Amino acid sequence: MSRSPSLPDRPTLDLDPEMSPSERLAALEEHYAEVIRVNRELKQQVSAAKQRQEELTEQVDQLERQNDTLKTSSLYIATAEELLDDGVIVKQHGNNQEVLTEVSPQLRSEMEAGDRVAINDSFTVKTRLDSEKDARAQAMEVDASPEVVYDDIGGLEEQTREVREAVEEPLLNAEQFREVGIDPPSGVLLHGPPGTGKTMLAKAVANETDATFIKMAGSELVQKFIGEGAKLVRDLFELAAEREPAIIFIDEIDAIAAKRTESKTSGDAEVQRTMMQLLSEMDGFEDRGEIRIIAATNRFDMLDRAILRPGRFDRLIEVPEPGPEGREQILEIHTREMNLAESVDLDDWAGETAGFTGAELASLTTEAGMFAIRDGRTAVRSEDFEDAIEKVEAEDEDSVGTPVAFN
Ligand SMILES: Nc1ncnc2c1ncn2[C@@H]1O[C@H](COP(=O)(O)OP(=O)(O)OP(=O)(O)O)[C@@H](O)[C@H]1O
Repeated sequence: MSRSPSLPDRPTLDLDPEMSPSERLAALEEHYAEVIRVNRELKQQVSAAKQRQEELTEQVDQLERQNDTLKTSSLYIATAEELLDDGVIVKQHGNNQEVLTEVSPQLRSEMEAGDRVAINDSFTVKTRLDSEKDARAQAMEVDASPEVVYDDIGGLEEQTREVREAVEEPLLNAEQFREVGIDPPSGVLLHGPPGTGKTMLAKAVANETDATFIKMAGSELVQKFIGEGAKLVRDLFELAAEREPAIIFIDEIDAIAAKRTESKTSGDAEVQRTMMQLLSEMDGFEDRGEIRIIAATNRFDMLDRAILRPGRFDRLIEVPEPGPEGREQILEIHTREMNLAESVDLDDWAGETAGFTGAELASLTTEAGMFAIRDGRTAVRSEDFEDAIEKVEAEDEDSVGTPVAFN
């Protein structure tokens, strides 16, 4: 910073009483001239200071403008497609423009191909979006190899057969479908009460076909990712294409595909856009290769019929509450690893649990085990099942429609 110039000394006038009048006059004239000079000098200093002040004000304004632009300038979302020695190839979302761009060495060392990144107007990668910021990662559950197998599902033989035929066969024997000359169903809709095994069925198919399981919940699209629904649906199909073979599982599809008259939200333009995007993805689906779609709903009656048209979800499979035999099978499955006392007759308990869903039966077996543990035993007895039934029924009354599930 430059130092401010020092002020000139104040002129002083010393008049000697001994001075003659002409000497006094000369002294006064000299003093007057000095005052004028100092005054001029001060004026110059004031005007230099003013000029300096104007320059500084201009600089401050400029910095403020730059700061505002930096703060408000938007970044665009892109995917880093390839990391090269001299930069990164990114593909901007929306317009799909691909560019080779710069990235700082620090950022580059943290990046992998496939990452979502934020780029500025000049395509420079500014930041890598971690999964917390990434709605796509939050909205989708991706499981490269789900562990559920058909043997884990009780009482749904007919439904399992149908799902295998509609989803598994076209994935495993695509050639056969081509030779016969028919299009496999593009989407399968599972409908039935909550907790009856719809998600399990979808996971088991993915397991059996070595497909990636990608789940998205319709309700989350409209409640949690407001404004992003249509884009996330597009992302969902894009991700499936990247990961094929893949099973797309859309749970609670009624949240995005409800009849206008019956849903409070379906009139909402955003929900409509999300559904239109889903329909258009499904319509343009045939050439997409090894991707199958399974959707699930507890509210079949609410669905907009548009999604049930041929070529969309044209295979409807009802997944009902289990009957007595189904309940027994489910109880057997969930007690496979349990230490049951001789006295426990699962056939009896299947009879006692009319109206229980698979999820409630799973919960029942866990609760029975908990009662044994509380009692300091390692074997689960009949009375533990009795106590557990009471507990699960009480919970069911407390939270109608949301049974407790232990996965
Ligand atoms: N048929 C079944 N056989 C064995 N276990 C079952 C069955 N149905 C449900 N379960 C148990 O209940 C849990 C929840 O089931 P699942 O998520 O498949 O139900 P869902 O029909 O998809 O329910 P929702 O509509 O609430 O999503 C499973 O993880 C499993 O433990």
